[in-house]
Amino acid sequence: MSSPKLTLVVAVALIDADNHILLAQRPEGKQLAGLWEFPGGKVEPGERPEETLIRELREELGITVKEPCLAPLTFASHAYESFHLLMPLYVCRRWDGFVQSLEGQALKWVKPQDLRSYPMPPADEPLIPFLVDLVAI
Ligand SMILES: Nc1nc2c([nH]c(=O)n2[C@H]2C[C@H](O)[C@@H](COP(=O)(O)OP(=O)(O)OP(=O)(O)O)O2)c(=O)[nH]1
Repeated sequence: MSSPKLTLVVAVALIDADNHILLAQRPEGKQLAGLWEFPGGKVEPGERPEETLIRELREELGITVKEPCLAPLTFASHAYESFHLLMPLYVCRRWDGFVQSLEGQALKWVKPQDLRSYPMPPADEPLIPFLVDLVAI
């Protein structure tokens, strides 16, 4: 039996001074369109996961993040039909620049306890309690 391809995606919960977390809406025409996700993307060959995140945050949101400001929180491991997603989730509270949507995605700053009101990819749902706990501490 062949197992589905393992895909490494990195994502980050950006947390602002009010403890709100940034969600981005997946664009129409893509897999999981319309769902709200954490910024990030696929780790390209030759990249370290942290490099991927720093690149994606610059491309998607126009912000500059330094590697020590990325703290690992937890990970998602989820079997989609055509691939298996392994997705480390980092937390970041410090960046340079202003968050803006450079790739046309809708963005929302959301209180952790409100995350469940935003439909997310199935891989993301188990991550929510980690963020609620983190911000409650
Ligand atoms: N960035 C991000 N991706 C997520 C999350 N949850 C989740 O299941 N994914 C999935 C959706 C995609 O299949 C994959 C992310 O890769 P991507 O952002 O490069 O995906 P894409 O569909 O836009 O890319 P592409 O294949 O068109 O290049 O991981 C999440 O919270 N953030």
